Amino acid sequence: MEGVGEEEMEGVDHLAHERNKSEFDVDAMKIVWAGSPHAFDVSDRISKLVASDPGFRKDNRSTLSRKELFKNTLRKAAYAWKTIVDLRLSEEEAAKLRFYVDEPAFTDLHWGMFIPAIKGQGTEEQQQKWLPLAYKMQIIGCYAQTELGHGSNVQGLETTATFDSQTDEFIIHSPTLTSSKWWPGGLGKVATHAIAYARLIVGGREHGVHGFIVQLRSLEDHSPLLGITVGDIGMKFGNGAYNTMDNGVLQFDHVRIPRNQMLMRVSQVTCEGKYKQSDVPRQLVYGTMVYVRQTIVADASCALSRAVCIATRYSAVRRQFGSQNGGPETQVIDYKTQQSRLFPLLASAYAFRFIGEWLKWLYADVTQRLQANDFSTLPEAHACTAGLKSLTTTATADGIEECRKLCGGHGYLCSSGLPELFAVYVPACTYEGDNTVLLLQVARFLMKTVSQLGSRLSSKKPVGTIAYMTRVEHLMQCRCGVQRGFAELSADLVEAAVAHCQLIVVSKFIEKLQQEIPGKGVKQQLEVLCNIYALFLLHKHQGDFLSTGCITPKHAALANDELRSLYSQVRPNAIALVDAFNYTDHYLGSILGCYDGNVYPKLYEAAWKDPLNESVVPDGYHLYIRPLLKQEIRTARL
Ligand SMILES: CCCCCCCCCCCCCCCC(=O)SCCNC(=O)CCNC(=O)[C@H](O)C(C)(C)COP(=O)(O)OP(=O)(O)OC[C@H]1O[C@@H](n2cnc3c(N)ncnc32)[C@H](O)[C@@H]1OP(=O)(O)O
Ligand SMILES: Cc1cc2nc3c(=O)[nH]c(=O)nc-3n(C[C@H](O)[C@H](O)[C@H](O)COP(=O)(O)OP(=O)(O)OC[C@H]3O[C@@H](n4cnc5c(N)ncnc54)[C@H](O)[C@@H]3O)c2cc1C
Repeated sequence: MEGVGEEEMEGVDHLAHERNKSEFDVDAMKIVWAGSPHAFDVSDRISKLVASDPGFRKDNRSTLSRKELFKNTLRKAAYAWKTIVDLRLSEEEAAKLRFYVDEPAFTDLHWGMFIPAIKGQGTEEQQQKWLPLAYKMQIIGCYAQTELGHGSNVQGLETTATFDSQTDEFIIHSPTLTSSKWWPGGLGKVATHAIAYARLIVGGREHGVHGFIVQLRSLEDHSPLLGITVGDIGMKFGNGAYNTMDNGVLQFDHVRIPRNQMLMRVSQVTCEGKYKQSDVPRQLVYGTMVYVRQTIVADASCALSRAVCIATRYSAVRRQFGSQNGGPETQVIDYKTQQSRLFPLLASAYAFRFIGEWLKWLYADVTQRLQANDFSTLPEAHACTAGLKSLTTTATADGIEECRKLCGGHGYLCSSGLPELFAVYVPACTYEGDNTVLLLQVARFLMKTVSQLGSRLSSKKPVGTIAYMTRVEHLMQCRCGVQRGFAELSADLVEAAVAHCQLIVVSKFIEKLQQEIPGKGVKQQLEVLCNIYALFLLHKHQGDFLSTGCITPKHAALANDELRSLYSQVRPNAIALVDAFNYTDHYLGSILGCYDGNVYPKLYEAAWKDPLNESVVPDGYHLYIRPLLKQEIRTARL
């Protein structure tokens, strides 16, 4: 193209000068981010496999209609499965491949909820029957719990499962319009089976909500079975986004299933019609939700790091104002306001990565204990998964939107990747538990803990978190001290719950730094990010910290000074810190975040690909615009 300056040539790394400033071993940081050398190898290999295969292209999504978009998603899911089978990928590699395909689809719920529900709540016999079918995708499952009238309140679900001892069957029925299953992903057009949650009725007595395996569609021609009415619930937020997923509506009209299709690990119904609750907490029926909540925390670090990678690279490319004697304008990443908005999000991405690792360990530990009928850590596991899911998804959704704003006007283009990332991510604040409802669970756990342990919530925290711990105790004491009910104080208690979760994130980041972390300068960089995360929150909530008396206004001012100094330490390493996420341009799906920083030519080229530019004179000109211009106003044909 004429007049293309050196700075706009393809194949040149326009961020090389930034990468040369790095003060640490980026390859070593890539392994810290991935979790291990093995995890890095799998991630690196599979992300490049997906990026190099035209079958997984995603740059055309915003131009497809809902039906074309959905059919394309089915094609990709089938293509992904064929790739997995042909290449004999392991379960770990297959999960990574679905992750890097980066398209919400029925497979998320098949692998992410339907299979874990059978593993967690099915008997050995039920697992042996259903898991092989599910692993081979000879059946496709969904998790049908939420109804039109109830989502948060699981005990309020209305679908019924009535035992018929004459035929040794359950009759699954939707007694009201509001009992229609509503939202389950994959349900609308694809799933052949569901784990359906319903109120168990045996001999006229109700026994609460239980899970049942129900076939929805014929495995011959995919038509809904007798008594099953099923469909999609319609367009959702954003254009492409989550509309690749067939969230569905489902009504049962007296559908009969064999007794052995009630998930019976937690409780059983005998053929004589006797209900037996094994001596495990009834909340184990919620186990799948706990499992998904801990994966959602890991997913938050992925989503936030994607947005931060885009905004950081673009902030280094973008120059605005500040030219001296005709020299280059200032990189916006050098403005202190840009740093004070962007670098806490960079620190949060790393913080959420490590808390996700810890939560995965906590979940594995509680699962192991459950095998031995040790329920001692179940309440803490529930509180942690619920609270951290709430904290990380709220911060990530807000962080993605902030990254869009950090990119100015171009952040609002679909080609920036940020609007789509936000639209796909933001329901995470709602699904798997509305974030406020989950924080109320944490508040309830804290109230019980305070009443059992007195004021000390826990002394098991690293020294650096004393201020954070004192803040939680103070917030709880202020609320527990007064004689008003939980409901009356719930808004305040939710704040204490957030403070408690922030304490956990800070303390686990500090604990991570106490581990052996190889690589030149890697630990130092993580220490800077940990301090940014902790001091940013202290600055943001300084009212809480000052009211506890554990810091003075002078401390608060010093903390703010230290933050500015920390931002200056991050600045030369910012590009390297986002390179450490090791995202391909395909996965990022963003011109602003492209690895080589060659943004303007790519933006310009992308614009002309929009269908609107297929003609220089727009469709509709002759009918609507020309008459205006020629003042020949006539009744436009509708
Ligand atoms: C890199 C990775 C990529 C992977 C990619 C990730 C992305 C992944 C994409 C997914 C794509 C969308 C997936 C969405 C899928 C849905 O959205 S599925 C539907 C989700 N629905 C929900 O989460 C509903 C939320 N509601 C609930 O969980 C329950 O109604 C509530 C709020 C816990 C209340 O339950 P309840 O039975 O009324 O119990 P409640 O009276 O509050 O409490 C009774 C006792 O049980 C305890 N308890 C309650 N729940 C539990 C529990 N779960 N465990 C233990 N104890 C519990 C309470 O603490 C309480 O204890 P005490 O105080 O009595 O000691
Ligand atoms: C994209 C997406 C995918 C989903 N996928 C699935 C799926 O695969 N399977 C499935 O079963 N479900 C699924 N869901 C449903 C999801 O789990 C529910 O929407 C979620 O649990 C929230 O429940 P709700 O919709 O009833 O919200 P509500 O509880 O009705 O929330 C509405 C408002 O009421 C407030 N509120 C509710 N109860 C209280 C209380 N006790 N105290 C204070 N405030 C309260 C909430 O905080 C919120 O502000 C999905 C939802 C979405 C958006």
